[in-house]
Amino acid sequence: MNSKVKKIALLSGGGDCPGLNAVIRTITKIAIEKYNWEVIGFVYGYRGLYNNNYVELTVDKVEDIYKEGGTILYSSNKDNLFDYLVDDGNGGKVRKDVSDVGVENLKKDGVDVLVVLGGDGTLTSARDFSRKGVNVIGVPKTMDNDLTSTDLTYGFISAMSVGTEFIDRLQTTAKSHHRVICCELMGREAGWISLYAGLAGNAGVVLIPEIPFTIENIAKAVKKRDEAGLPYTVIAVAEGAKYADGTKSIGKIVEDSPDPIRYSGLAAKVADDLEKVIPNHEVRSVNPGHIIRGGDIDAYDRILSIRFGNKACAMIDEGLFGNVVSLKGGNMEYTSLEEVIGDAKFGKQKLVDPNGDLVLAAKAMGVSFGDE
Ligand SMILES: Nc1ncnc2c1ncn2[C@@H]1O[C@H](COP(=O)(O)OP(=O)(O)OP(=O)(O)O)[C@@H](O)[C@H]1O
Ligand SMILES: O=P(O)(O)OC[C@H]1O[C@](O)(CO)[C@@H](O)[C@@H]1O
Ligand SMILES: [Mg+2]
Repeated sequence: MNSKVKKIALLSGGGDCPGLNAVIRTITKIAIEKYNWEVIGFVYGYRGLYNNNYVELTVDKVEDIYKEGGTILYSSNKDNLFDYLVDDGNGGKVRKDVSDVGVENLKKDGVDVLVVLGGDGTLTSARDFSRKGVNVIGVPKTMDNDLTSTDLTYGFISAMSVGTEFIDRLQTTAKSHHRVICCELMGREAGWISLYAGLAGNAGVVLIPEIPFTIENIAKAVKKRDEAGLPYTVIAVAEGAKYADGTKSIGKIVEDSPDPIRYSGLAAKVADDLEKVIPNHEVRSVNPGHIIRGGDIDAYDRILSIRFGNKACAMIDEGLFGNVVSLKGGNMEYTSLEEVIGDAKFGKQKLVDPNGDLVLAAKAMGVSFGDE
């Protein structure tokens, strides 16, 4: 053991996903049992850091959360301490950089290292705290799998598995009624969940943000399946996919979120538009929404959570601050926050390559992406 670290603090930010609790558990257990570090957790993400609202983490508190989805530290996808809504003193609100309050709270609490569990948004703030001199370690989470520099994020496999089950279940009912059923899956600007769940569940059409589509091309794919003796089609629709003319389906604008767009409703729109051009089929849609990120942690994500948490502890011990744990080619490594996030206001995103092997394999097997 190398470090002079005595106390570490964890926080989770962004949308919850299965795996957060298992990482919190791994880090807490290893920190206490191997390194003898004290562990606290700020609650509700960066808001907890601002309000100095934290809980002590002990082995007995985390022992049973190895498979529990969500996060016992709670989470927020709104609070950016570098651009925070505070009272203006006249009954209104004003945006202010209050990050110094977070830095002061860490000093006051005697925290040597801040471990941040989050996606591109949460890690953007982590980069900025690192630039202010805070010892930060990032542990990349997101069911969207859209983070650069790591092959996988925990949460993705669990969400993708639930998405696959949805598509599987839709297959039997679509087949029985010769229907076309569009199933919307989360993922923001990235198509990973829809691509993987769609292909794992044998969807005939997969619509992802990286490959714009037309209704005419989808209709062509449905007709081709009809002619091949498959008069039913399940369509995996990524919430952030777009028509070739750029049309997207925005469900909600969350004004006080740094990334305010929430996609929703695309599967319903595609179903409506498609039914007009294929009157021989009833076209339906479902949107499981947050269901795919709720529930238990998949077995593989439990293992990833042990590997990510263990690597985070080793990095703390070695003083490798300003870095994010990364899984690369099967090995646990690390990448600098500056590289993972880049210099942008919003972090870089890892998107599906429209010419990548999986898309090309799917096309070779007759799956349509609505682009041809
Ligand atoms: N550009 C940014 N600069 C600083 N902080 C940010 C930025 N974008 C988001 N954040 C902060 O990061 C946290 C979560 O952001 P976001 O909603 O982007 O989730 P995420 O961490 O990317 O996870 P996921 O995408 O899986 O939900 C919030 O506290 C938010 O205020
Ligand atoms: O929890 P909210 O605010 O509805 O955010 C939903 C978004 O969060 C994610 O679940 C994770 O980033 C996205 O796939 C989805 O678009
Ligand atoms: Mg994100």
